[in-house]
Amino acid sequence: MAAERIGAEKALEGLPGWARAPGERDAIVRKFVFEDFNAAFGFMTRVALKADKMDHHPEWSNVYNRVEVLLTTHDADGVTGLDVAMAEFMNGAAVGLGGK
Ligand SMILES: C[C@H](O)[C@H](O)[C@H]1CNC2=NC(N)=NC(=O)C2=N1
Repeated sequence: MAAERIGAEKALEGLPGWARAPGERDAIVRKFVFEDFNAAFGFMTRVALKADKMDHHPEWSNVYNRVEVLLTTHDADGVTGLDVAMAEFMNGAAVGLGGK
């Protein structure tokens, strides 16, 4: 059964660094900045392993030391608890790698 949609506003209540995605899509976004590419890709590697375990995958892009992320639950057509869990994991992983 798909996770229940809670919406971006509710999701953002306890998520430092995250914002509503611009436009009509019910999604949340954050830009992470690291010291260098090594740290950024280390972050992406940790998140990728977590995403595979959760079967919940980010939309993201990387340029050198920056990682831009958009989270939404495609099956629910909006933001769910899975996105909150992933955002919290990303925040923790970023801190561990000196990201901001
Ligand atoms: C079949 C598979 O479980 C689904 O397609 C999963 C995969 N990863 C996913 N990731 C995200 N972000 N949203 C989903 O709805 C989703 N669904």
